Order: sequence, then structure tokens, then C-alpha cells
Amino acid sequence: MKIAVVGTGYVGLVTGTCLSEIGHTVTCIDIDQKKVNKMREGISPIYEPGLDELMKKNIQGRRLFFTTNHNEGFEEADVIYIAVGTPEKEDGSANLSFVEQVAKDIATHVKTDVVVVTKSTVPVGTNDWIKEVIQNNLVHNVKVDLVSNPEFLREGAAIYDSFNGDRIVVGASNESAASIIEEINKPFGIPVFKTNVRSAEMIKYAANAFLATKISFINEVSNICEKVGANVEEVANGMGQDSRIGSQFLNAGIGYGGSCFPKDTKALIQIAGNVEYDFDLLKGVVRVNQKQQEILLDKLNKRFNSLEGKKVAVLGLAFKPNTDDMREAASIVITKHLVEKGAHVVAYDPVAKENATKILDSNVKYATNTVDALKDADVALILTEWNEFKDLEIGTFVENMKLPVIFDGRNCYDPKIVENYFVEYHSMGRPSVKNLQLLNV
Ligand SMILES: NC(=O)C1=CN([C@@H]2O[C@H](COP(=O)(O)OP(=O)(O)OC[C@H]3O[C@@H](n4cnc5c(N)ncnc54)[C@H](O)[C@@H]3O)[C@@H](O)[C@H]2O)C=CC1
Ligand SMILES: O=C(O)[C@H]1O[C@H](OP(=O)(O)OP(=O)(O)OC[C@H]2O[C@@H](n3ccc(=O)[nH]c3=O)[C@H](O)[C@@H]2O)[C@H](O)[C@@H](O)[C@@H]1O
Repeated sequence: MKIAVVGTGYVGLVTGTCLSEIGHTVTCIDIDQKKVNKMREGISPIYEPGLDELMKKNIQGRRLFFTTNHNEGFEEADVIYIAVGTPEKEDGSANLSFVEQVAKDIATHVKTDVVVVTKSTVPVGTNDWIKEVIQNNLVHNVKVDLVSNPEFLREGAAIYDSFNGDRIVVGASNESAASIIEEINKPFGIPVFKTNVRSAEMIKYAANAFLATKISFINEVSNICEKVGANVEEVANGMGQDSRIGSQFLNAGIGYGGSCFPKDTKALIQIAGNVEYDFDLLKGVVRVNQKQQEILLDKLNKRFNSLEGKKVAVLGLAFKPNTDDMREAASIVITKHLVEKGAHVVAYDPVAKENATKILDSNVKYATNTVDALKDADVALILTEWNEFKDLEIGTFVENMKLPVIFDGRNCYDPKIVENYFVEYHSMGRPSVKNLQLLNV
């Protein structure tokens, strides 16, 4: 099958590459010439384990191409995937201007019948609107079918998810269009769930909102655990063993970030609001998430009378491990607060530094490794649970810091192991270890 993918963010690039890996001929189109030049050489503009190798392999196999030229990309395409961004607008609703532009580009350039597949996360009803935009702007007399095919990949595990997803959702009003998309995806060997377009659009938002709800729920439980002397990890373990609940997405911490949960929860609240429904539960989920970062900062502020002039080592900046994505990362709010309080912030992240420098306060300094960040620090904050930090000997904090006080926003260490060291260790929803008090410091 000849496929064009428009937009090469996470979703477009991973989708295009994986579709080429299963034998289709794919042309990825992006308006960003610099990005396209890079991708043509098999270099991914995003950090995603395994992606470069897969790109290079399929570029060499002449199944994967990159261009800025819509004409070239759409030429003879049987199917066009829309994978441009749908970022959050000021009021929380989804900005559909990129999608609209692509719809107009499709209308202008397609010369043969085509199936248009929406991968981007779009509000319910958007696919009908896209179809209208295309129909109203069509230059040639061709038939265009629309299919909603929302994406469920996770950053950092995107390739794995593409080949091992739980289901592929295909929403269509036309069975033959749905069958084409089912056929394209057959080599992945993943069950296909066929439904109508509006239900498919809703499944995406509902799935993300539900996962976000699980996180906020466990975070609230975690806050209570701290007050009643329970351990949230044990609680999550005990809850998760009930197969009706499931063990995933019950890691308490400093809340969810990234390019999707924050924007998609707010967009669903808007979608509900548009039909005069108050999605009260989801509003609470969003509020709780914002509170989680404040909770870590409150603990820190209570521990130190003042942060003025204190060296704070920040370990981890990306919104989660195995990505360099800084969108809505907890580190943004937390480092801003630290700088405002006069702290001397030295941060280290294995891969997100380049993106972080574009977003974080210019007073944040960057170390090239964990030990440099920790050197003579008064306190360490762990904001992303990279394996590199999880595997760290607790002794490294003791040996390098001025005072080994650790605030772990991601529960990287087992308090029972930490107990063996002269450190002060605060995590989320678990009892603190305060061995420094034995030393009277
Ligand atoms: N990031 C993720 O892990 C996931 C994202 N999604 C959804 O997928 C969509 C895309 O998200 P990301 O991949 O993060 O996007 P992104 O915002 O990182 O990248 C979008 C790309 O589209 C390009 N673009 C914009 N207008 C264009 C046009 N007219 N023609 C060609 N290219 C154009 C931009 O230059 C950019 O490279 C969003 O709706 C998002 O909610 C869904 C699942 C996972
Ligand atoms: O729509 C999307 O874009 C994607 O959003 C999420 O994927 P992603 O944002 O890449 O990352 P997740 O692994 O879901 O983590 C999101 C955030 O939740 C946090 N999280 C996750 C799990 C958990 O138990 N606790 C927790 O705080 C992570 O630290 C991270 O900040 C979904 O998991 C994907 O299925 C979906 O396709």
C-alpha cells in the first residue's frame, strides 16, 4: 500500500516508520525543512529508543521517504494519515488549525480516490468537520473517505507499543474504508476494534482521561498514606492484584505530565462543557495533578527555613524516563519555584538538556552527570525515574553532597535499603527516613 503521513512529531514519525517496517511504502511529509533533512539521513529529531535504527533500515530498503512537498507526498497515495499536533488552546480546548491546514492541503493536492486517516487526537465530531473542509476545497473530482484511527503509543516505548498494542481502534462510517485500514495494519497482528467515527474519537479521550484518573487517584491515596503512616507502594500493590483494578498506572509521585494527559483531560472537560455537561470528576483529576508538585515543594520548604543560596541538585527533567520530551514536565514548575526562592539549581537529565534549556529559567545550570550535579549540594530532588538514578548507590548521595537530604518525587528507592545510610530521605506516600537526625545535623 502507498501511504502518506502528514506531520512527523512522535506519532507521525513512529507510525510512518513502523508502517514501512511492515512492508508499506511510506512518505512522511513535514513543513519543517530542517527536520526533514535530518530524517532523510535516518536521524530522528526526537529521542526514542530503537527509532533511528528502524528509520535507517527502511530508508535503505526504499520503503520510507521524507519530504516537505505535499504534491510529492500525496502523489498516488492510497491512504493519507493526519498526524499533526492538536495542542491546547488558552481555554483548554484543542487547537485544530494544523489539522485544518492539512485538510486544505489534501483537498488541493489529491488527484485520485483516497482514504484519509486521522491519527491526531481530535475532539468528537472533528472527523466529520475534516471531511467537510476537504469536500469544500477539493480541486479534483475524487472520492475521499475519512477514518478515525487514534494512537495509543507511549513515548519512550513507542516502537514496542506499535508492535504490541492491546488494540487498534478503527472508526469509520464506511465499511470498505475501515477494511482498508484493517488490512494495512494486519501484519502488526494486533486485534482491531471497529466502531463508528464518533465513538473512536471518544475512546481516545476517555482512555487517556481514565489513565490520568488512576494516577490522580493514587496520588490522593498517597497523600493520605503519608498522614496515616501507610505506604502507598504497598497499597498500590495490594490494590493492583485485583484484576478488575490492574497494577498499571498506580505509581504515586509528582503527577502526570507530557504532551497528552494534561491537554487531553482539559480538552475532554471542554468537549463535555460544549454539550452542557459538567465533567466534575475529571476537573478534580486535573486539580489533584497540579497539587502534587506543590506538595513536594511544601515538604521542601518546611524542611529548610530558606532555600536562598542553597545548592539544589535536580535529577531528571523530562516528563518521564526514556524521552527528551519536556512538554508539561513537572520540572518546569518545580525549577521555577526553586529559582524564585533564590536556590542555586544544578540539573542533570540523561537526554533532555537540549530541550530543557529552551524552556527552563536561564538561572538553571546543567551538570553533565549525576555526581557533578550532587557535588556539595544541600539537597537533591528526583523528578524523573530514569534507571540511571534508580540504579544509583545511595552512598553516592552521602559521598558527594554537603548534606545528603533527598526528596524523591518518583519513589526510586526502597526505604528499607535507604535506612542503612546516614541520609534524610523523603518520598511520596511512604514513611520518611531521617537518619541524619542521629548525627544531629
Ligand atoms: N506524543 C505522543 O506520544 C502522542 C500524541 N498523540 C496525538 O498525536 C498528535 C500529534 O502529536 P505529536 O506527534 O506529539 O506532534 P508534534 O506537535 O510533536 O508534531 C507535529 C508535527 O507536524 C508538523 N506539521 C504541522 N503542520 C503541518 C502541515 N500542514 N503539514 C505537514 N506537517 C505539519 C510539525 O512541523 C511537527 O513536526 C496530537 O494530536 C497528539 O495528541 C497521540 C498519541 C501519542
Ligand atoms: O495520547 C498520548 O499521547 C499517549 O499518552 C500516554 O503516553 P505518554 O504521555 O507518552 O506517557 P505515560 O507513560 O502514559 O506517562 C504519562 C505521565 O504520567 C506519569 N505517570 C504514569 C504512570 C503512573 O503510574 N504514574 C505517573 O505519574 C508519567 O510520569 C508521565 O508524566 C498514554 O499512556 C498513551 O497510551 C497515549 O497514546
